[in-house]
Amino acid sequence: MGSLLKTVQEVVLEGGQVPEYFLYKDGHGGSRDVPFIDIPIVDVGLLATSSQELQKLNSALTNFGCFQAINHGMSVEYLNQLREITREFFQLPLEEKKKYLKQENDIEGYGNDNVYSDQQKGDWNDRLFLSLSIVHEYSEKIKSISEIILKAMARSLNLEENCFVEQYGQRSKLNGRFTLYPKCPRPDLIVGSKPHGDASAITLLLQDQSIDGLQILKDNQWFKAPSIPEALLVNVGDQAEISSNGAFKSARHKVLTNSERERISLAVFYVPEQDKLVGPLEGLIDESRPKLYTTVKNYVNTYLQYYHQGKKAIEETKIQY
Ligand SMILES: O=C(O)CCC(=O)C(=O)O
Ligand SMILES: [Fe+2]
Repeated sequence: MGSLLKTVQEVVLEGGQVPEYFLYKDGHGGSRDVPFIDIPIVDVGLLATSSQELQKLNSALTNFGCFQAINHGMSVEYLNQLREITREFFQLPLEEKKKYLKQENDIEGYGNDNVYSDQQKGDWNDRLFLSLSIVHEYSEKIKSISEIILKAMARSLNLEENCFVEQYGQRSKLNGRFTLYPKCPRPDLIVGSKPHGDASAITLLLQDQSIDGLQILKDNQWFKAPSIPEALLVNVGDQAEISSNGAFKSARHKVLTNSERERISLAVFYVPEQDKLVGPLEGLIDESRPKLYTTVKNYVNTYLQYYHQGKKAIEETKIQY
């Protein structure tokens, strides 16, 4: 396995032709000309007490695989600071950023994707992928919000509230991914992020407050995901789809590029503890609904290889009857 793609910021600085590996065939960059979708808004502060809010959560995760989380205890000013930190990192001189350059086959650090095959297309973004210990306060808050959400998810399925958190383990991890999508010369041919579902259990995404780009697949159609400045977009990842025995759907999503403006995002992935077995929860398996997924371990590792081939790792875990 292979080398590392040049950062998009370097490609832009050097000017000239965009390297071939970013370019898809005509129209593949995706269409901006799709409608917005009203992703349900869930009040996190009400999840512990309101059965109506719990029902809203359940319905969002069942039908959309995602929801916009509001009233999570973080002010919009605070979220804007995080957006600013993200932007500032990418504005550092290249030499400075290269001190944090990710090593081949590593996932932490500054840089573009690993190359797994010479057919692989590059995504038009640079990422800083690191443990959130650096943004300590944010990680603490996200951890408690994630737990509130995971407990509510369990209760919304009439399960004991700790089912998900216990399956994922005490030492489950939060990984932060700071992404810059630089202005792109050919949005019609170049993709910001390939279509994918996340490998996490759940993901809490802070979107750029002023520019859209994220699209969500629903009923086989792409829709723009609105960016609400004070909201976190929470989506089901593959592992919560597996634990919920398919009750909740891992949201397929992608990011388009833009020729006018750059865009940033900060995704936090809630990832089960290493070596923990993740499989459909007992309470969700019965005669009418058999076990639909195999039990997985360290799912993120296998996932990455599928992702870069444009394949869905979750399909491999499905049990055929
Ligand atoms: O930039 C975004 O809005 C989405 C990023 C994303 O899907 C990811 O990092 O997995
Ligand atoms: Fe994602």
